[in-house]
Amino acid sequence: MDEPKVTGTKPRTCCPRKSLLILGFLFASAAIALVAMAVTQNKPLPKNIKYGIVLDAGSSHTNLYVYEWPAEKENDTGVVHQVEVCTVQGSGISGYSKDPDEAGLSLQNCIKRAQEMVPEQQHRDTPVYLGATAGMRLLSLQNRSVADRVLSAVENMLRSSPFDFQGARVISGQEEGAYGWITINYLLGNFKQTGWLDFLPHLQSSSGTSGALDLGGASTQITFVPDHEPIESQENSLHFRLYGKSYNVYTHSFLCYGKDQALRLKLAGDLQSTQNGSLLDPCFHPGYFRVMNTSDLYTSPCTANGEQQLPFRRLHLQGNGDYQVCRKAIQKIFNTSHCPYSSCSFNGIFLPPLQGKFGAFSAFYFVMNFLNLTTEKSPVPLNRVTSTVQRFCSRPWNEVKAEFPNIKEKYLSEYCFSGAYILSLLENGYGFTAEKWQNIQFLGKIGSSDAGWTLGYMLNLTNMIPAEKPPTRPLSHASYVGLMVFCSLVLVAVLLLGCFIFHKPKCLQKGLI
Ligand SMILES: Nc1ncnc2c1ncn2[C@@H]1O[C@H](COP(=O)(O)OP(=O)(O)O)[C@@H](O)[C@H]1O
Ligand SMILES: [Ca+2]
Repeated sequence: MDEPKVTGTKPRTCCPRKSLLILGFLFASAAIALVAMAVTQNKPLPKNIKYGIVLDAGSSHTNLYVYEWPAEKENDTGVVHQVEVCTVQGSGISGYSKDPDEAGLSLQNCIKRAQEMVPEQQHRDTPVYLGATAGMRLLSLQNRSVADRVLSAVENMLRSSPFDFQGARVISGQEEGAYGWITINYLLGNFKQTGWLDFLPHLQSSSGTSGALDLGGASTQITFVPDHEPIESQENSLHFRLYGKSYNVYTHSFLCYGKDQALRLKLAGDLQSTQNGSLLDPCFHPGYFRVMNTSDLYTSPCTANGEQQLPFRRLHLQGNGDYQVCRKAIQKIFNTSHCPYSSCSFNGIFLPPLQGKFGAFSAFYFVMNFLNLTTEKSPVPLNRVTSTVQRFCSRPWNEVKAEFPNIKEKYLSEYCFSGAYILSLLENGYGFTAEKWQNIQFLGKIGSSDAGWTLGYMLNLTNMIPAEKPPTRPLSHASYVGLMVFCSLVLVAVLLLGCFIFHKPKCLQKGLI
């Protein structure tokens, strides 16, 4: 018998296995190509950096700041940062009234430093600005022509530098307050309105900004956005439109209430009650002794009104480190007897209710930092700050001097007065209660940039802060490409999986493998 023939086709060789391999290979190659393309395309381009220079001609000294930012991101918020600060040796420019040309020469070293920081081919395109603050405001009040001569000396020096000179002027107290407020909010990223909060504005605090407290040697500024309160005096009211949002800002600059002039005001007041020129001063350490010419005390327009024929020419000051008495003596320089508004700070100056968080910088920070009151994460409570200052004031001068041999004697001897003055100004002057005190953060730097008015000044003069929010795409280019690659991969994977499930090659079917 014939054996039954095996009919039908030969069992299929596993050809889909080959196709699968090819498909797999193509898939892997495509995936690698996609990722490689995305990475290559998004590699950061060589940076096109721009620079700007601002000189802060303060009452006590001048600082030169160099800022840099990526050219293509000029209008973004938070992109400009400080790369250098150079402290000019000697006094502030207002201290050169006897020899104005020297004021210009004093800047030379720091200009050289800036030349090293900025690449030579960019010197011509780098703007340089000089803003003078309260020291020059006082000198202008005292002698306008001398102040003009000092300003033209620094102007000539800056014009002869290789940079693009954009002006040297005395800025107003209002500007100083406003630019300090812009600086810290720019650096803290408070003008940034990205993310979901854009669509849920009721979840943001009313202004989303921090107030600014600046303490200099000759003036002090307070600036913040009050909560829906009308700003009752025009000279304290500013309006800004930044990145598409409007801000009604309160600001005031107290000329003569920087810590150096405030000390003069206090001493000039104390002198009225001395007969022989010796003064027991509670704001200096026990054992501290200083001799001053009374005429020096009255050279400033802050104290000129009190000038009188005194029967002595020298003041012999002796410390006794009594914090409570010191606070009482300081209190006398704040006049709280009249207020033509619904509420005032002092000297009849309008102050709306304090609102939100505050960043306190410049001498507010230097003094608090010296007293070790800025190192903790959360603000140190007011009662602890008070007891720290009290304890520090009561320490004998020779003990303090021995503990801090490297700190300039002028600073060291005045930290007791300065600590007490800061507490008087914030607590009694502005009305920071123990509860509100917790909203103050003492700031030296934010990131790499010093907190102060200079950055805000430059951002404003270079038009780097747009009034309206620049139109932006929802995703950055890199995120867009990444997401596109990811979605393409998911789509391909789903397609392959679909093919695989619905057209399962026979060789993979059960029993054929
Ligand atoms: N390390 C420091 N410790 C204490 N005080 C300092 C320190 N550095 C600067 N200061 C003080 O900070 C103040 C800065 O004021 P400044 O900017 O020169 O004046 P203004 O802003 O009033 O024109 C001055 O009183 C200066 O003595
Ligand atoms: Ca200053």
